[in-house]
Amino acid sequence: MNFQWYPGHMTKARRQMQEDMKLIDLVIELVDARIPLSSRNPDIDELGRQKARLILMNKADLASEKQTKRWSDFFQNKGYYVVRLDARARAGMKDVNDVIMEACREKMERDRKRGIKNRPVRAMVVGIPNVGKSTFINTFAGKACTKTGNKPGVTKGKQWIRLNKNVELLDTPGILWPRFEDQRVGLHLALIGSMKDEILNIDELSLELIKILKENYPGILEERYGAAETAEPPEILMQIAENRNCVKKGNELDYSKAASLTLDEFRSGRLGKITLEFPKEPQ
Ligand SMILES: Nc1nc2c(ncn2[C@@H]2O[C@H](COP(=O)(O)OP(=O)(O)OP(=O)(O)O)[C@@H](O)[C@H]2O)c(=O)[nH]1
Repeated sequence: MNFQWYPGHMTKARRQMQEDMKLIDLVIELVDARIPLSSRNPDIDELGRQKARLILMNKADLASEKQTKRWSDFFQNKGYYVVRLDARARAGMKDVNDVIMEACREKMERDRKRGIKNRPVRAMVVGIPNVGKSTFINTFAGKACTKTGNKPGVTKGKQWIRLNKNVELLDTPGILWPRFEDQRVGLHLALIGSMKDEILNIDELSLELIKILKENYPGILEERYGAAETAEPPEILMQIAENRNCVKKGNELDYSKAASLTLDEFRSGRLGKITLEFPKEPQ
């Protein structure tokens, strides 16, 4: 039997977003620049049709610059406005503002022709849990008007935040759920740390990471861990355990420790700027 597990709170959140969509002109969708496809839910295309669309490639500080550029082109070719971003820094916010104004110009022009003056453009932030929605709203609005945290689901309350005389932002972001049913999506979300590690097999996860690194980022495992990249992932993990002195009592190699270390270093960016997904066009 093939059925979809879709708990009540997700259905409720989706319905809420459907309602909120009626109030807005522009959808600001955050994706994780390291996994631009897995961190999206295609439902948003249905929910946000006929709205101006902006994709913020967030956590770009952790992603490969080359791949972020390729993804930006990919999304732009599909008709989205795109800005790369580190939501914690104020630096990229001017670009966001400029693009919001550009995305809304058409609507303001339409209003003007109809004799409606100075009606602010209304926008809403959407994205999957932990993608940086609250951080973005806080930084962009310039004050702590929504709670942020690194646990999914901390965002509560609802009101409009006036960003400037032209733009208002709904303070409550819309939450979409990723497509768990796709295994690759689950894997990539787990790799970036968007799932509880307790329910994951860390050793397996690190082997998947090593495989992606070996195939797409030649030199990185050798440089950081002194591992021979011609080896298979389990052998590489063993070399990491050896070279990083991951041992248990009795001097036995501790693979789980090496696995956690590798994942931590990837997630924190210490391993470098790494994107896990690539657009289909040639590199
Ligand atoms: N490196 C990096 N970390 C970020 C960035 N934006 C947000 N974060 C971190 O990501 C974590 C999640 O950010 P939140 O703003 O709470 O994410 P959210 O989408 O509101 O999460 P929910 O409330 O679960 O829906 C926090 O630890 C942030 O500090 C970014 O651009 N770069």
